[in-house]
Amino acid sequence: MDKQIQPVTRLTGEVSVPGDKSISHRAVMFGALADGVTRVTGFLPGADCLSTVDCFRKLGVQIEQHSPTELSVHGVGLDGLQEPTDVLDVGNSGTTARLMLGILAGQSFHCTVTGDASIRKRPMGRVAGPLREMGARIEGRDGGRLAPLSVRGGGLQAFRYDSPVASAQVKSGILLAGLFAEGATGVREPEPSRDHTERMLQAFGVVVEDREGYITVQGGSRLTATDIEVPGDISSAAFLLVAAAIVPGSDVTIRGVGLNPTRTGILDVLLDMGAQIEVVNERQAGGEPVADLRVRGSRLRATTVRGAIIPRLIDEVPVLAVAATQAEGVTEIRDAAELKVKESNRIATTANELRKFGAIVEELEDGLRIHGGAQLQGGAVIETHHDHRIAMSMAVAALVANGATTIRDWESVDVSFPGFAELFQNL
Ligand SMILES: O=C(O)C1=C[C@@H](OP(=O)(O)O)[C@@H](O)[C@H](O)C1
Ligand SMILES: C=C(OP(=O)(O)O)C(=O)O
Repeated sequence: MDKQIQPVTRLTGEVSVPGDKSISHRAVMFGALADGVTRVTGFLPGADCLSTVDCFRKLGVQIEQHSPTELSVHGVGLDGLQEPTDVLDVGNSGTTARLMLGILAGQSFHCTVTGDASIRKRPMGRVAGPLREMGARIEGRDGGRLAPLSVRGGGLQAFRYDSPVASAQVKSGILLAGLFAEGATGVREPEPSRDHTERMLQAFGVVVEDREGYITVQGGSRLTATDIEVPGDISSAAFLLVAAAIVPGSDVTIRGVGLNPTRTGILDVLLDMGAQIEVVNERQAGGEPVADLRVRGSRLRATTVRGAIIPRLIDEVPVLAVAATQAEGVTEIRDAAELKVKESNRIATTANELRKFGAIVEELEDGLRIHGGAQLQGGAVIETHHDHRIAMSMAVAALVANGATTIRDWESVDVSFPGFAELFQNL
């Protein structure tokens, strides 16, 4: 479906963003493995999280959906999952694929995991490799690196893994397998990635320790059901933060945004660029810090983003690049080669699609160089490559173009942000 986006004069009002995608996935998965019933509120009813619900139902878990955002997950305990009678289809969701592979590695039954065309190109060897070293049998295309993957797990040995990438999906997949292994399993990463797994496992009563820099869980640790209140997704709020910052005269308040420090790189960078953002009403929800964010239209200046901050804003790079087109000076984003293995190659797609607006963007081996201060041109026809974050980032760019923009395959926004267009309309 094509979507036409018109430029706006300003954005004003108060909104909430949908629930955090990373936390919603984990609430379903950990709830499934727990003893007892886990009640989830603020769940993200995006396509990715619904794929997780679907896969765990196929694994024999009863999941009641009381409303789009409220679930009851009837946990089956650590040894209660059942062999699925059909393929487990993760759709577009890398998080579902990699975390679930960790759980499946601990099951002595057979199953097959697949997904859409994008998932079937994304690297699964980064989690399948270490899981094999723990004892799981995992086979698939390209020497077992690409889905569809066939898994027969069980009989796992504990493991200490030095991950070459800062990836919460790899870390989580291995720690989840570690729950089924004999002994203590630990993961060390080059830079800290998002820590929702560690926080939520602890909320479910599992001891998670840092042992000599390895985040470690003990095999056989049981999960006890708990209620999870999912905060608003800062990765979704990022589109509003950038939109309100670059549209002059805007004044937008976003309520209930999760501010886990492993996720707030986008705030740090926007503040550094001169954005006017106030953090108010700070509180805790579901073991995660939450606050309201008030953002006003501001003059932005260029910046350099590299190093340890990258995992803290990895999904926000495309929309950060949009902000950089409106900033004074040249912005450089480096150390972000991971972007090449997301739903699309986000270095290439961000550069190519922003150029259609007339922006000057250089594609680098590990990032982007964006020349700011450009008046974006209307009339662009954007290819999203079925990547939700590219669709929404280009929609934000379209707000400051000097004419209408067409965005192809708009439906991909439902992967992480159902209601995106309506929410912007209200502002
Ligand atoms: O663990 C998670 O929930 C996620 C981790 C990140 O991926 P990587 O682990 O591949 O960096 C992120 O890009 C993704 O949107 C969600
Ligand atoms: C990379 C993303 O998700 P996933 O890896 O779960 O597909 C994303 O949402 O930007």
